[in-house]
Amino acid sequence: MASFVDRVILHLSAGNGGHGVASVHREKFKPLGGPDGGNGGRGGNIIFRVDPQITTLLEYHHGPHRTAPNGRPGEGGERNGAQGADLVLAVPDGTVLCTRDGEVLADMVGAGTEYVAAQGGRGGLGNKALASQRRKAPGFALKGVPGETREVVLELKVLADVALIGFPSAGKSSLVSVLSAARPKIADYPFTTLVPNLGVVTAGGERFTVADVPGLIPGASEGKGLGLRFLRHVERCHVLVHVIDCATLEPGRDPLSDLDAIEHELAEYVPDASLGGMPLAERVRMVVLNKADVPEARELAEMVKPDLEARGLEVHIISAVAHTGLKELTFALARAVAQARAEHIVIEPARTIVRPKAIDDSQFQIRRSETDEGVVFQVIGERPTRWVRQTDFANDEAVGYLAERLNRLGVEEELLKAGAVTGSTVLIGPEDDAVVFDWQPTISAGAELLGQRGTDIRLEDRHRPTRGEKRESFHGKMDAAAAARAELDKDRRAGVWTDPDDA
Ligand SMILES: Nc1nc2c(ncn2[C@@H]2O[C@H](COP(=O)(O)OP(=O)(O)OP(=O)(O)O)[C@@H](O)[C@H]2O)c(=O)[nH]1
Ligand SMILES: [Mg+2]
Repeated sequence: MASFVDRVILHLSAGNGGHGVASVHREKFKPLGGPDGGNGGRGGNIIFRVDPQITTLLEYHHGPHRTAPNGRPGEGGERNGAQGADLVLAVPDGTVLCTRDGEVLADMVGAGTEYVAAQGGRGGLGNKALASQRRKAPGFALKGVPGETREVVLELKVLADVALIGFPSAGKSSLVSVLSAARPKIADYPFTTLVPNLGVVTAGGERFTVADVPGLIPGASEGKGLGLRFLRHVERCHVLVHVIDCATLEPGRDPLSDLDAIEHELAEYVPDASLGGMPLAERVRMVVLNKADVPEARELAEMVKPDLEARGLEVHIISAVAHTGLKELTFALARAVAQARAEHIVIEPARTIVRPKAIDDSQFQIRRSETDEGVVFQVIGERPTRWVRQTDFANDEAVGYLAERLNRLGVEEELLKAGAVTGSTVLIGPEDDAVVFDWQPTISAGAELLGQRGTDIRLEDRHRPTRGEKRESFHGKMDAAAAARAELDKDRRAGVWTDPDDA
């Protein structure tokens, strides 16, 4: 089967932040110029926006990789790098954005609705911005953070007032083409329609849209034929119209059993609850008996009409080809739409969907796990992860700055509490993209209490600490850590320690 453009997986890469720069002001006869390195610019975000002019996801089908521009690096002379421009991706009204696991990220309804799907990386601070009372001339700058990369699934659910449903080749596309100005592909083979065609109809003072949904077959609700993809489209239509082929020569098919078969599929289909979907079985119904230009078909249609009406269904006998019965049908549809609209709130205002932050991003967690290579401590948190990415590990001063930041957040203290010792393996960041450290506590006041720095590991076996000694050593570490923290807190209160990158 050919390509489907109603569901596309997009690979997004937001722009990387530009690197900050370390530079020293130079001027003749002024040797101590001071730091003047500018900040890097933020990388471009990737934003989805509803554009009513767009009706298909075709463009994304042909170009599933989208990248936003990077921020520019900072320069000397306090020049900040330019930000990467945001990349705005236009999507049709009614597009649902989900993860690969089917979790709905955003339901894009209403022109102008926006969703920031991938955030550009922060630009790194230059040494000018990093200068403080304590560190007057930093010889390093922060690196730009890589932009977010993400996979997003786009699903287009048609937002139409009326959905035409029925077996393949029942004449659904033909009907849309005669009711509206839409010119869908019509052919005498099943599954001609792969993507819904939308037509706008004006009748009885009512203007409404009619969607021609691809053909349904028994088992569709379990994914048979082109199955669920098609039922998905029906989800957002208020009035369902059964288009029944009265001229089919296929054995075992007749208008009543066709209707029952389709109804069965509708009943089996579970609408997406997260979208506030109402069961399909509760929608307004109408029946169109088509192909009445064929004499046998008209005869059959006249015969089954009373049966259908006895079920409480409104029935119209038409011919899409000979254009008979269309006027009555159009006005009946207008009435049904008006009624459905009165019952539902259909107009949803444009809005911006703000992605909720995963966890309290000012905090961090420490996870201790036993692996084949020994005990591993993992530091999980937005800030520690970012800080590590911002660090130029080739620059000792930059590494020292990272240690200070981590220390200030209390990472060292928590690592000690969790049982980490000098040389422990510490991971910072998410599992798939973590930086590994051989931990060296930097708390200077506690260094001698930690005891292990500079000792020969071979000597250690000679004396195994008793439980009491261990406890004492632990308390010692805790005291040292607390003392170091108090020191840092004092600094912070004095304004020495405000992290210049804390936005
Ligand atoms: N005689 C007759 N043929 C019709 C009528 N309406 C549609 N057809 C024919 O039926 C065939 C299928 O029509 P389509 O409109 O493509 O059917 P469909 O329901 O959209 O089919 P799928 O897209 O495959 O689900 C075409 O050959 C049409 O010319 C009608 O009123 N009378
Ligand atoms: Mg069709």
